[in-house]
Amino acid sequence: MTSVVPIEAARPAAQSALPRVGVLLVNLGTPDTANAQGVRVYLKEFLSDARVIEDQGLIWKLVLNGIILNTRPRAKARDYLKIWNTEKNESPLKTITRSQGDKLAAALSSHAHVVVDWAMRYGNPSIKAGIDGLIAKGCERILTVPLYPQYSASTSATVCDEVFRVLASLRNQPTLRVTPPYYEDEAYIDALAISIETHLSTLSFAPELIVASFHGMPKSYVEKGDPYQSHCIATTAALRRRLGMDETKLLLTFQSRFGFDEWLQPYTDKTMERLAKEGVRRLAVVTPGFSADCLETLEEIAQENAEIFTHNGGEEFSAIPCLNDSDPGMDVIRTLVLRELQGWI
Ligand SMILES: C=CC1=C(C)c2cc3[nH]c(cc4nc(cc5[nH]c(cc1n2)c(C)c5CCC(=O)O)C(CCC(=O)O)=C4C)c(C)c3C=C
Ligand SMILES: [Fe+2]
Ligand SMILES: [Fe+2]
Repeated sequence: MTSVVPIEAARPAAQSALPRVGVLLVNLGTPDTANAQGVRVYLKEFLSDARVIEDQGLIWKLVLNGIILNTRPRAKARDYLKIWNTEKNESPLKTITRSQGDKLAAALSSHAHVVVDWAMRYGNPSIKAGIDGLIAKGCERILTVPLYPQYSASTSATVCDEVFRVLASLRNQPTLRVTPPYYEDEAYIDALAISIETHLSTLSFAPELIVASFHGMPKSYVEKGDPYQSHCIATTAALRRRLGMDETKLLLTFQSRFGFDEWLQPYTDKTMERLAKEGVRRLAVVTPGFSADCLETLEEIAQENAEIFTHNGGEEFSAIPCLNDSDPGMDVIRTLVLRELQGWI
């Protein structure tokens, strides 16, 4: 007679009560090295994604391979070098995302069957390595956490695409959950407000106004139905309410324009120039759409846009750090993850 081993008995003792759960934090990605070759590899993967550049036709392929990948990597490598974490020899985005993973793991340590890891959508550590690692540790369930407060197809959806691609090759798939966008979640708005107030209290000047600068995207993507712009507007409106500021004191702008198409407006760089020319002398910029400081905040905002502002007559400029692995920042990630793990822990 064949003996049937109960499923519970097949699992290691410590897991017997609940199936093991993996939590995978995912951010955008970044080059492995701050040189032209590293940036080229990264940009090729990134800009070949049809969620990022939707028209991947022959003209784009010629432009990408013939022009962009021959010119941009050298220029961007210089920018990456300005912000590079030389101690760890990696970009700040990687250092901060790892720390967010470590701190989340510590916060969830009372749940012995939960394993936390982190990954990058482009570059390393890859989503495939993250999922393979969690499965190897016995995770039967995986919660994917795209670290984007505002949803966009070019960020959140492409994380899911990649997760599904990895799962597509598996016979025995883990059960999957994905955290939703959290653009007006109370924990997130509270954390932003606390981090802004804390930072302002350290400054030797009082900003006349604050600019909330979000990563931009082509206007056509929004016209085709991407909710990203409306999520940025909702975040800014909630933050205004929380801070008691109106739209003249907390402005909304979009940065990081790429290519020749029209992107979401108002543009951050043009706004810096306009405000300085109109007589604003003291300014702070917050970047609520980035959950970790990266090239777009540390170089583009804190250096390039600071320079645009002062060059046009501004006097004091301060870039407010992203939520990163700060206590308020970790409160947001922990709240989000615990909410979505309900029933699994
Ligand atoms: C059409 C191109 C791009 C879209 C759409 C886009 C959306 C988007 N991006 C982020 C977050 C980040 N982007 C970062 C860098 C970056 N973004 C683009 C292009 C688009 N982004 C490029 C080409 C680059 C690389 C740098 C450059 O060559 O200019 C980063 C920083 C990564 C790092 O290494 O530090 C982040 C983060 C969001 C939230 C977003 C949503 C609309
Ligand atoms: Fe981007
Ligand atoms: Fe940029």
